[in-house]
Amino acid sequence: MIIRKLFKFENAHIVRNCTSRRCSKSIHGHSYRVEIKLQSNFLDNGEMVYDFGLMKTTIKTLIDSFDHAITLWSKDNKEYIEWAKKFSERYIILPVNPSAEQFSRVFFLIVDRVLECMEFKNGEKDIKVYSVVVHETDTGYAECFREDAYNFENMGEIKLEDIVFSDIIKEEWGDKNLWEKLLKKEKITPPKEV
Ligand SMILES: Nc1nc2c(c(=O)[nH]1)N=C([C@H](O)[C@H](O)COP(=O)(O)OP(=O)(O)OP(=O)(O)O)CN2
Repeated sequence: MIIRKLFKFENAHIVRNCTSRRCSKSIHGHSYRVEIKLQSNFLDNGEMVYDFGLMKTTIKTLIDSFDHAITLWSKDNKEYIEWAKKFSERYIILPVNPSAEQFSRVFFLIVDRVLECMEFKNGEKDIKVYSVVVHETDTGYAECFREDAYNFENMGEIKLEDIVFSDIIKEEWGDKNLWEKLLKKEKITPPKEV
């Protein structure tokens, strides 16, 4: 069975080297909608794959980090990156160009790591990320499956270690060290109730 939870954020970017001129040469923003789809063949004690409320803890915190932020590609023009960091306290640096496709891969890998680290306290079993859909506009989206997320050869390697959240973003998290803990694959204990 697949369950799906929708998250929303507002974000600015430039996607270099694409054919759409407005997209590749001007900073612009989108009201992103991100669908996280989880899959399991089992149900927990509440007869759910995974409580939507639990998806609003760590997963939501990380996706919401992109809200009212600018997303930068680490290989973009250095002057532009420094300028954006200077004038926007909320920024994220990605090792890939911030297209809808790469956003969907980034979120797949992030949620995959969160589930790897998460403790399951209510009988949840064998929960996997099925896909991540990133809607950039009302008319265009990208959907990433596991084989896309880990298709480092053809789509570019995304190491979580290479994703940078600005200090101000991290300060908003309940646990400022959340990202470092995920990188070290430390266990995350969910709240007893949400
Ligand atoms: N495959 C992709 N194509 C484009 C992406 C992308 O991430 N993946 N991104 C862009 C731009 O960011 C652009 O802002 C969105 O382009 P577009 O869909 O053309 O946006 P519109 O709002 O103009 O769409 P309408 O359907 O005309 O309203 C470009 N392409």
